[in-house]
Amino acid sequence: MTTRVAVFGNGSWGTAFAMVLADAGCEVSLWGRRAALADAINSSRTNPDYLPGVALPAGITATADAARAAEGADFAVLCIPSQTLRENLVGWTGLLPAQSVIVSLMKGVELGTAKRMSEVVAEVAKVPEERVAVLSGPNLSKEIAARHPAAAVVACRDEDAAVRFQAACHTPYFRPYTTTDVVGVELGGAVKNVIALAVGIANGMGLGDNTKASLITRGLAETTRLGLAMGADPHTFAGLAGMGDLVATCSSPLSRNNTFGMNLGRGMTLQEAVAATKQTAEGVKSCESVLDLATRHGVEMPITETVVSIVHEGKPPLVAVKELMSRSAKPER
Ligand SMILES: NC(=O)c1ccc[n+]([C@@H]2O[C@H](COP(=O)([O-])OP(=O)(O)OC[C@H]3O[C@@H](n4cnc5c(N)ncnc54)[C@H](O)[C@@H]3O)[C@@H](O)[C@H]2O)c1
Ligand SMILES: O=P(O)(O)OC[C@H](O)CO
Repeated sequence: MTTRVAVFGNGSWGTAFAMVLADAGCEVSLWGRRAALADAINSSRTNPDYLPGVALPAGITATADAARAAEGADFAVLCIPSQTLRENLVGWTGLLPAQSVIVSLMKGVELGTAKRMSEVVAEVAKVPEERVAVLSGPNLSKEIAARHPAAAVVACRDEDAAVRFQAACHTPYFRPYTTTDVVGVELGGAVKNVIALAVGIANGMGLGDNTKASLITRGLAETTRLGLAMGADPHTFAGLAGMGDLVATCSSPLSRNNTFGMNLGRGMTLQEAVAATKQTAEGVKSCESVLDLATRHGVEMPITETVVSIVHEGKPPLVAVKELMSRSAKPER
């Protein structure tokens, strides 16, 4: 029987991932809030706003009707900005079939509650954690839409559910692995956006590859520290959702977080950088909720703290870098 998937969010990643699912043989319903864009997708067989020029496979049908998208879905894939999940999900939960697995593609932490996306899903949709999965990894949407080979991780407390979703999105160019470490996979995805902002800022300031490598390495150290405090498996951070995504995002000009940081490092104000960004740069908001999470768990995250001070407190990058470098000397851990 054909697997039916509802993808909620027709932005760049929702659309590129819908292509993966359709290429893997699924019947995909792609929801977006604007009827005009859904119509344009169906008539032009492209997504002119988010993936212009990319031909969409026949297995994708766009709609602005959430009930229609959810009908008979084996999987509901969520791909909207993290801070808008709660308000949207309230309207969708009654529409989803009782046994469908809900999969988050989002890489953020909720402001105010410091909850991971899968926690928000379980709470709002009132489903057990075994029915909530997460997919993450080095997956820049434009490269996936070009069908360049890439890998990812599907995390779910219920290993069978992870394996079923793995099969639903496995193609010759997209290789998903499975794990039960939901916490580690979600933290890897959310914190790498914050570190990508830091690397972007450094690049924008004209700093070099040593700085970039130091930020990536120490960024991974602080992500792992938080993960350990939250019960994650430390091996996850050496994997696709940890090191893999960190390297891709911190190296690529396609990354919105990296580019946002670069604009700040070149001297733009927060307002100017926001105005220059067309799509979602999750780290801009999630740096604060990640720091909140770290504080709640008594974990030190100096790079994240520095990013918050530059992005939200207006600290000049040069001053922030000096402060970061003048912290007391310590062993490498
Ligand atoms: N783009 C990527 O390469 C990529 C890869 C992996 C994960 N992600 C993650 O996927 C998530 C979505 O990112 P994206 O790249 O698709 O973003 P995007 O900016 O390209 O698209 C966002 C989508 O959400 C919709 N949206 C915005 N505000 C909304 C609201 N209030 N209610 C409902 N819909 C709303 C937009 O209309 C659009 O369809 C983020 O958490 C991001 O970190 C992105
Ligand atoms: O464009 P970014 O910075 O949101 O990064 C996109 C993906 O998360 C890379 O895996």
